[in-house]
Amino acid sequence: MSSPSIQWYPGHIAKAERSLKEQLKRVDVVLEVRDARIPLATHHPEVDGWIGEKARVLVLNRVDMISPEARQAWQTWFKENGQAAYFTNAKQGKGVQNLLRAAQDAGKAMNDRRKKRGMKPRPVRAVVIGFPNVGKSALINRLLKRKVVASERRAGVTRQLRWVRISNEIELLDAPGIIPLKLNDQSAALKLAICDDIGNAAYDTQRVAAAFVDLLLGLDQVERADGGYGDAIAARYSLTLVSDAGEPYTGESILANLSARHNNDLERAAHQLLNDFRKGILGNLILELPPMESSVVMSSTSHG
Ligand SMILES: Nc1nc2c(ncn2[C@@H]2O[C@H](COP(=O)(O)OP(=O)(O)OP(=O)(O)O)[C@@H](O)[C@H]2O)c(=O)[nH]1
Repeated sequence: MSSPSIQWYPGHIAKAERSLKEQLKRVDVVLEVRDARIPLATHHPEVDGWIGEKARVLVLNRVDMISPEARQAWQTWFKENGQAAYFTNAKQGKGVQNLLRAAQDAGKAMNDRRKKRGMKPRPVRAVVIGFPNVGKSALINRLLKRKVVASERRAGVTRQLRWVRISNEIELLDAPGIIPLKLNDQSAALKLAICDDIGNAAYDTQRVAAAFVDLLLGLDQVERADGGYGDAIAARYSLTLVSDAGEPYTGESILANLSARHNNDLERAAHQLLNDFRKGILGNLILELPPMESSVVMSSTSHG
């Protein structure tokens, strides 16, 4: 089976891009939210240019869906690349206070500049950006729940954009922009589809599910020492990963084997696989490893 083709819709993308750029002009700090299972695929290549010199706080959300070892490996990798990564579980509100502090600290430079010019300090303005479904709204709700104070409409700001004051130090733009999906990288698009972080897109679910299994089996080969990610699939569905003749099965054949439980309905089997992964039922499986020579072994069974 060839790699699945993932398609998304330019009209929708162009609109989201315009709105995002407009929002960025008004903020001091950008909270860039990525999916901890795919921290690289959920980084849009153009976003660095758009953010420019503005302060950025990198958030890796869904930390509950990756193992502590994976978290550590990514934290180290980002640190080595000069970036602090804040891990959050927006669903349960974990890591959110650290994030708030980081956003406030990142905006401090703005008030230092104002002070030098003899201007009064003002609250830091932040915006949350990220791919669809990475947890932006959940994060914003968590930030707001801490201290929901009055919200106001600012003069000169487009009507739909609403500033919400979280504390005396920070205001949040209550209009999270969706990072456009202008991606030429089909392997990143595949991971986005598997994680359901791709929004309004069209793809063949069966091919994506088969490619998902292949991806896991491939990760096993490079990284695993104690069992493997494929084991999570084998254990969950009581399947074997090799044929009676000792040949390793591919994602396609594993999907076909699974479909035998569903009257050979491949589509149903594909949905089950993807949904189980997306709900975390298969365990803490990441789809991307830090791009470096690494001896870190990621656990597929421990829950972080
Ligand atoms: N397990 C887990 N689920 C999360 C986390 N954050 C968000 N979710 C869930 O993921 C789903 C999507 O979260 P949203 O906050 O709506 O994501 P979003 O980025 O605002 O999505 P769009 O509005 O489509 O751009 C919801 O079902 C959330 O409950 C997290 O840290 N862990």
